[in-house]
Order: sequence, then C-alpha cells, then structure tokens
Amino acid sequence: MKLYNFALYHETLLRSHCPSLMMMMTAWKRCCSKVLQSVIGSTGQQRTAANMCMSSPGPGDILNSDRRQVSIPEKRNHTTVIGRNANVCRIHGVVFRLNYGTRKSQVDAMSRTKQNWRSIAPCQRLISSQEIFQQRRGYLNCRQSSFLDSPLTRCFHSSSKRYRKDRKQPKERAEVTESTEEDRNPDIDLDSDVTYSEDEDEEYDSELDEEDLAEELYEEQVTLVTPKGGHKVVVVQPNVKWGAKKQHLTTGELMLAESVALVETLPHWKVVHTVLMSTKTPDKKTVFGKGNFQALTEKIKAMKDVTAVFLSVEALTGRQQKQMEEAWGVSVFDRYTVVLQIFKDHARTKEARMQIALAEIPYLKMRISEEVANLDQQRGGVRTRGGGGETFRELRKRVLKQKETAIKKALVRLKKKRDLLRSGRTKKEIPVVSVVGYTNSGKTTLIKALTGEERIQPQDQLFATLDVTAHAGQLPSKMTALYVDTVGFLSQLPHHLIASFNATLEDVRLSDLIVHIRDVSHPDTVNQKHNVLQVLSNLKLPQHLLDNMIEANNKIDLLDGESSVPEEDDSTVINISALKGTGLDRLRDVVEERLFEATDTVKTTLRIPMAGQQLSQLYKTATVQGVQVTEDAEHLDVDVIVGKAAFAKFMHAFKGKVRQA
Ligand SMILES: Nc1nc2c(ncn2[C@@H]2O[C@H](COP(=O)(O)OP(=O)(O)OP(=O)(O)O)[C@@H](O)[C@H]2O)c(=O)[nH]1
Ligand SMILES: [Mg+2]
Repeated sequence: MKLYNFALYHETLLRSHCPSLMMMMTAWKRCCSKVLQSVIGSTGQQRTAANMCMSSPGPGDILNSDRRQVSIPEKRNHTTVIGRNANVCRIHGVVFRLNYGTRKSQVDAMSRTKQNWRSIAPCQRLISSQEIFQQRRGYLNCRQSSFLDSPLTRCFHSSSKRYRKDRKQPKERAEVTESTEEDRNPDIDLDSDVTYSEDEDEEYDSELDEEDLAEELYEEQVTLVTPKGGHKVVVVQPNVKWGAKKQHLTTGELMLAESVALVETLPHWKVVHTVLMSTKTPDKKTVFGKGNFQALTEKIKAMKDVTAVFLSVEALTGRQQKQMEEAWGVSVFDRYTVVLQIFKDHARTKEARMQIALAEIPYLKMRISEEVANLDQQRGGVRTRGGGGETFRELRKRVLKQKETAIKKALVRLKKKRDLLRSGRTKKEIPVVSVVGYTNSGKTTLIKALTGEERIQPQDQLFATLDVTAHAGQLPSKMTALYVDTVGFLSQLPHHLIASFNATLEDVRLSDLIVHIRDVSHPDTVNQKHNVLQVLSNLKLPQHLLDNMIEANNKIDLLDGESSVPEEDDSTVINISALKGTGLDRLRDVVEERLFEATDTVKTTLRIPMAGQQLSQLYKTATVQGVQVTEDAEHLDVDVIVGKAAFAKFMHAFKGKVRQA
C-alpha cells in the first residue's frame, strides 16, 4: 500500500516513464475498489473506509481542478469531470468523499495534455463544469441510481443561459460545448475526445427553467417507498398525561384516531395495530421512558405482520429514527414525513409542489447535520483532512441552498402573477372571503354550495385541497364575492410546513373576511378549533380580520339534535350543513353584512330627481343594483352599494337634491 501511495505521488511521472508499474498500481487499486464495492453498505464507517482506500487516480477517475479525486470502478462510458468542486460522488448508491491528496500539478498536467487524457482515459469524455453541478445534484438526490447512471442534463447555475441554450439545440451541442470548454480553458483540445451517447442526447432535449428544476427536485426528494403489497403499519401514539406537554383539549384516543386517519390517507398503507403509550418525556431521545420503550419494543417485535411503525410525533431526528429502526427491525416514520407524503400525493399545481419541496428543505438540512456528526465521529482515515463528513455536508448544504433559492425565485415569480390578479380584483372591487379550517371540516363543500361551482370536488380525505383556489359566488345583494379555498390545518404540524404555504396563505392575509369552518360533528372539534386559531394567530393576520371572523359550525346534520350547538346572538357563530344546504342563506347574509363593514361600504336606497346628473354619477362611483320610478313620477329610487367615502362625497355634492329613501 505504501509503495502504491508513493507511486501515486509521482503518478504523472510514472505514467510517462514507467507505464507498466502504473498499470500494476492501477490493477491493485481496481482490485481494492471491487472488494470495497462488494462489501460497502451505506454506513458511515464503510464510507469512511471507502474514502481512505479509493484515494488515488487511475483509469476512470474523476479529477478536478480543486485537486480532489475519486475513483470509479471500470464501466463503459466513463465520465471524466474537469471543473470545480466535484468533490463527492456516488457509486452504486454509495457516497464517496473525494480525497484531498492529489497534487495540483498532477491535475494540471492531466487537464492540459490531451496525450495524458488519452493515456489515462481513452474512452472518457470531458464535460463542462455546469454538468458537474448536475452530477452533484444527482449524487445527492438519486437514491436508487448510481452516480454514473444519473442524468447529466440539469444544471444548478440558473445564470448559465448558455448551457440551457445548448440543451435546446442538441444537434449543435457538441460544438457549442467544445467552444464553451475552450473558452474557459484554451489549453484543452477536445476535438476527438468529446463523445456523447444517444441517451444523453435525449436528456438534453427538454427545456428546463427554474420552475421545472424545482418540480423535478420535488419529485426526487424523500419519498416514502411503499412496498409492493402495501405497508402494514403499527401506529404508536405517545400520550402525555402530565406536565407542560399535556394536551388539555384532547385525549390520547382522539389523537390516535387522527394518526390512524393520517396513515390510511396514503394509498396502500393499512393500519394493522395501534398502541397508545404513556410518556412523561416526549422530547427524550427514545420519546418514551426506558421501561415503556422496552415494553413497546417487545410488543412491536411480537407483531409479525408489521412492515412499518408510524410514531406520531412532530419530527424524529435521524438518530432517533435509526435507533428505533434498529430496535424494532422495521421502518419508522414520523408525522412530518407522512404529512409531507400526503401533500406530495395531493398537490396538483406547480406552486403547491414547489411549496412542498421548500417545506422539505429544513428537514433535509437537519438530517444532513446529523449525518455529518456521525461521519465526523467515524473519521480517522489517513490522508483525510477536515473531518470525514465536512465536505459531504458543505456540498449537500450548498446544493440544498441552491435548490432553496431556485424554488424561492420561482415562487416569487408566481407571487407576482398572483399580485397582478389580486390588483385586478381590487380594481374591480370584488371582495374576497377566505374559508379556513381544520382539514376535512368541509371548506371545499361549503364553497361548492355557495358558488355552485361544479368543478369543485370535495373528498372525504385529509388534505384533499392543497391548491389555493378562488371561486366567484353571489351575495344576497347580487354583489359578487370571491371565496378562497385553502389548505386545511392539522395539530402537531411542523410550523415550517405551514409557513412554506405562505405564498398561498398570503391570499388569506389580504382577504376582506375570513370564515372559519368547523366540523362540529367531530369528537375532537374543540381541540381542532384551538389549533386553527393558533395557526391563524401565527400567520400574523391583521387584527381586524380576526375580530371580524365568522365561525361556521358545519355538519350539523350529523348531530343528534340540530340545536345541540348554540348559535351566538352577535352572529359570529352560524350553524350550517354545507352538504345539505342548511343555514347557508343566513351565512350569506352575515357574510355580506361583514363584508360591508370590512370594506367600508354601505348598501342603501337613494331617492334622486329623475332629471339631473345624479344617476350617471352614481353609475360612476357606486354599484347600482336597481332603479325604480317613484309614484310621483318625478324621482327615482336607486339601490346602490357604495364606499362610505364616495357616498359622503356624493351626498355633499348634491346636497338638498338627494336623500336616503
Ligand atoms: N354530513 C356532512 N358531511 C359533510 C358536510 N360538509 C362536508 N362534508 C363531508 O366532509 C368531507 C370533507 O369535505 P371537504 O369539503 O373536502 O373538506 P375540506 O375541509 O375541504 O378538507 P381538506 O381540503 O382535506 O382540508 C366530504 O366527504 C364531505 O362530503 C356536511 O355539512 N355534512
Ligand atoms: Mg378541501
């Protein structure tokens, strides 16, 4: 090994003067690689071992100007990378950190001399540094495919217009890439070494902008893989009976029922057992106390048909998850991953998809930090500097950051579009009513009933709606209002999941009125209301919106006696059944009344002279709803909806000639 390392140190020299020794070394190294490949799993220790051994250049190596390298086992169509920061790669699903040991002179010599390229890698091709970005993304995101198989088509450089242009023109791509490469490094002569496989050509075809990128990234993030026969899940619900973490408004049984509903929302996931387990310390590493954890482990191990455990806590750290998986012998999921997966399954629009991708980033960041901690603990290999996991973390964090920026940018663009639409609505003075509430409370059903919109399809499912949509409906005065359907809320939902929906929840913030719809037939309705109010207060809504909010007690048709939920006198609470249509007329009246208050508008009837400019003025400044000739045939009674300021101005301008009828 020492001889080998010595040889590596003088590799360039050896390549030209002693090819047979170099070949011997290469064969030795390949042999090491193959042995490693066969034994390497995914643990940090093995990765560290791989880092140590796969540290020397040879055929098929990736080398870059950062003086870092990685060895790739022999394979057809080797990819050779020249550029910056290609310091990590993935081989057959295993991540390798690149080694710092290669000397700059070696890399430079190889980069500059075509001869060397040929001798080292006759079947390799050179790719641009933009493509390296893609490979890094490939390493980070492609969980199944190997580094070499990952597509080389995407680029993180949003500024790299040229690259995108290349991809639009696949036939001319070879020349363009050539010149691009040469521009950057005139010493490299690429004429005969640049080859492209047909597969790669296809990948270059499709147009890709940041939104597409974000969408693709969304697809590639943590996805719960359902086994062929579906998942048979045991739901474990921690029940905090004492202390500050105790949930006062709900019970362990109700929380368990919600957890079961969550799991069963995922297609082919079936709950086969449930466990309600007391804990005093839900924040502890094992969530439960020692004795309870032991008892739980025995219980789960005795359940032979189980393929996964859903532990109903907000989010598990990577270490917790690993520890539990080792103890229980099956996959373990938390609320965050399950809810995120439901969101992914249900999101239809690009905006919702991007927001979900954004929501996942903090979770991934947390996991990366932990992985790094593990790797750093396990380092100790020769010729590694800065900690085994350091580069790994930097790279992944950088990729995540780029991704975050790309998504945020795309969201800002969409927000601008939304703002335009919103300003259009404001110009037309169409009032906006946001319908919010706990998931599955009947928001979509209510909007369908109020607007008569046929296309809306309510579903008996958690998080059926993830795309915020607006639908026009008529108020009793024939005035049009826009009802906004929103994403439902859920208890113990990590706040950044909700926060990631900020762009769409902006509509709620800017609406004129909020209707909070509750499922009063649900046994946990009080806790649900509490949760919704808490989320609304976290959204920092304007106080007047919260003060003016209407509460609609939905699904009263499911209650024993329809009067079992008392309505309050001040009409802030209205009993309805969105499905049966009960109480909707009253709700419309109250909505209109509140909208007038919120928008400083009055609805009135004005008596004006038949001859004069008053009527034309009213048409200009108010919404005229009806005109009747009075009995004396000299006046008109005009029903109008008009802003308070415009009304005062009108009355002042025609003082003595007009009055309220
Ligand atoms: N019996 C009864 N069922 C209702 C009523 N309103 C809604 N539902 C049912 O409740 C279920 C959920 O309704 P949705 O309108 O999809 O609820 P949502 O609040 O939009 O749910 P998410 O979008 O998932 O948050 C559907 O099966 C509806 O048919 C009602 O007044 N009475
Ligand atoms: Mg809905």
